[in-house]
Amino acid sequence: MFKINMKGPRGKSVEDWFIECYKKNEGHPMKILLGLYRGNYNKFFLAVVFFFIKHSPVWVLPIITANIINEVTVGDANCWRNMIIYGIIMIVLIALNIPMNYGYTRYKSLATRYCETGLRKALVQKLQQLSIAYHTETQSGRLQSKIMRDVEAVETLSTQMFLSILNIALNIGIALAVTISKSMVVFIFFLLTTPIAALTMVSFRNVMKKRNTEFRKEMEETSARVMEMVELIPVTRAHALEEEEVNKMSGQLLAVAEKGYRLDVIQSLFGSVGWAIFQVFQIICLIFTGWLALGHKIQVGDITLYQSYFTTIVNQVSSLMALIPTIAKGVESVNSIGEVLLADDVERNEGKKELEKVEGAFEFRDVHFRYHNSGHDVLNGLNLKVNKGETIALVGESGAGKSTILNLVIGFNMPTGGLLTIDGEDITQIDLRSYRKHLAVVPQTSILFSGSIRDNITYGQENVSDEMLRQVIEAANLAELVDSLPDGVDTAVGEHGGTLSGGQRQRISIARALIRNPQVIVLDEATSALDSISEKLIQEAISNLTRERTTFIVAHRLSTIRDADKIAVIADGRCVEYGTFDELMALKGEFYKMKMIQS
Ligand SMILES: Nc1ncnc2c1ncn2[C@@H]1O[C@H](COP(=O)(O)OP(=O)(O)OP(=O)(O)O)[C@@H](O)[C@H]1O
Repeated sequence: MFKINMKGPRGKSVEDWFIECYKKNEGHPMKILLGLYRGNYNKFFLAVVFFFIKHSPVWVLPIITANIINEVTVGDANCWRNMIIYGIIMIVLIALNIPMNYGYTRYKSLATRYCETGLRKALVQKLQQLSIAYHTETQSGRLQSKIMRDVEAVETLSTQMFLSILNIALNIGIALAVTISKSMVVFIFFLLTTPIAALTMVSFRNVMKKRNTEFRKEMEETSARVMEMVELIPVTRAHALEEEEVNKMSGQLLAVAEKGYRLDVIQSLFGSVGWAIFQVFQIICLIFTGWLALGHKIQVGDITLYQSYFTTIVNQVSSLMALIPTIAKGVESVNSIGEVLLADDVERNEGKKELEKVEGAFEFRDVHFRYHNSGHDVLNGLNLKVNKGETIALVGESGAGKSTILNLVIGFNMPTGGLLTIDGEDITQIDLRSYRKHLAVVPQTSILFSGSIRDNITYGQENVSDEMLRQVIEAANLAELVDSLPDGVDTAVGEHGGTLSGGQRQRISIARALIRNPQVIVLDEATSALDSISEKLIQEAISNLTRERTTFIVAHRLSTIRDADKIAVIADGRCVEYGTFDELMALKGEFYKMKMIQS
């Protein structure tokens, strides 16, 4: 039965414990690995015990076979009785294999799944804490690979470290111990020939590994190309380039086939050569032990015993060597996960002032901001005052710094100079989570997830009544759409809201903001042109949303901000003009010029 305890040691949550373990053992992957399993060593111990019993027929059978042959050849009087006892012993051991295998798998899996889940939980928690700047700079594909592939590699490493190596050591140890107890000469023979046999086999495996890697890389390239091809299908179709795409893919598929063929040939060649070499060593062992038996230095039956143990030892030594790349990969993955768990770019809210209520008055006083990877300030002494409940539209050329201002208002970035206050409080001194409870963001590109319209609108809000939801749907001009759908508000929107139009997605984003009943709204207007009906529906939804709430809106179409209380023209990271629509038009300055160009 699956019952996994996901608590870390010392009463900590597993996520916190894992992050602490990484910090404490930074730079020592093996110590980190040991730390992650703290509290679970007993499971590995039990797994090893079960494994030992499960595997016992492998080393008991050669002893029994040798004994039977010895007794038969010598003509022992108790031969029959002993054979029955040996048979019973073997049957018991074989029968034990099934429960022992269950026990082994159970304890091994409970331990490794604990570590695997704990690492993924720790990564997920950390990703939620890391700053937006971190996420902007880090490719999401890399993070996904850390959560899925690297954690899997750590799981494999754990199994290899804690179980395979123990098992190998145990097998070799038993084979050598039995050999030493029976014949010192054969033991010395093993010591001299095993490394040569194992190394010869490993060197063949290495050549094969190279071909394998070439094939794998070609497969990865193919899968990347297939992904790209599928994503490009609408563009390809629109430009009638289907044939070219098919030809391009055919070339790639042929390259895979060629690499695959070369791998097959090499694999079979080296497989047979490796096998032949191994057999030669076995024959050497057989002749050597046969010669010893002829000289009565060992018994006849012992020949089969040594033969089996020699095979076991050579196989185990070469498995041990084959583990090296897996271990190296696992260690690399422990480090790769550490890059995220040890990252320090997190938002710190602890001990800062919590805001119970937000009125929505903002002031930028000589605010400067510079991205850490940039050589110059993007905001250069911005001064701006926004009163409670006002709508302020930010306009300006592309790259002027409008989105940067919105990110400061959300608290994604902090000023690098000057002061930004919310209701008179310095933004750097407040608990941003408490502030953001009163904030809603409508981004330029609506971000929907695969779920129903209801799920997307009520995201993160509990106990939303149907009545409340209906009001919001109406205010966001979604009622007609929702009523026309077979499942109404419970209709699934597909991945990223793929079954909806751009305008419909935007209105769902607006409804999501409305349902939070926020005091502050940050709205980055979509740049894509919409037809006039869609535009009107959105404008109405926006004015329902922004009524009596402090709103920062980045407007790309100047016609849409006629009703804004104030307009700030941003240029070179400063506010260069400020006033109402009519005031700025009368001024005949930057805003007037922009308006003239757009009209
Ligand atoms: N993460 C970043 N790292 C470094 N520089 C950045 C980053 N984000 C934006 N910038 C730079 O900051 C400047 C202002 O960008 P911002 O996105 O605020 O402009 P914007 O006025 O919103 O432009 P647009 O209207 O095109 O969206 C630009 O020069 C941009 O290249």
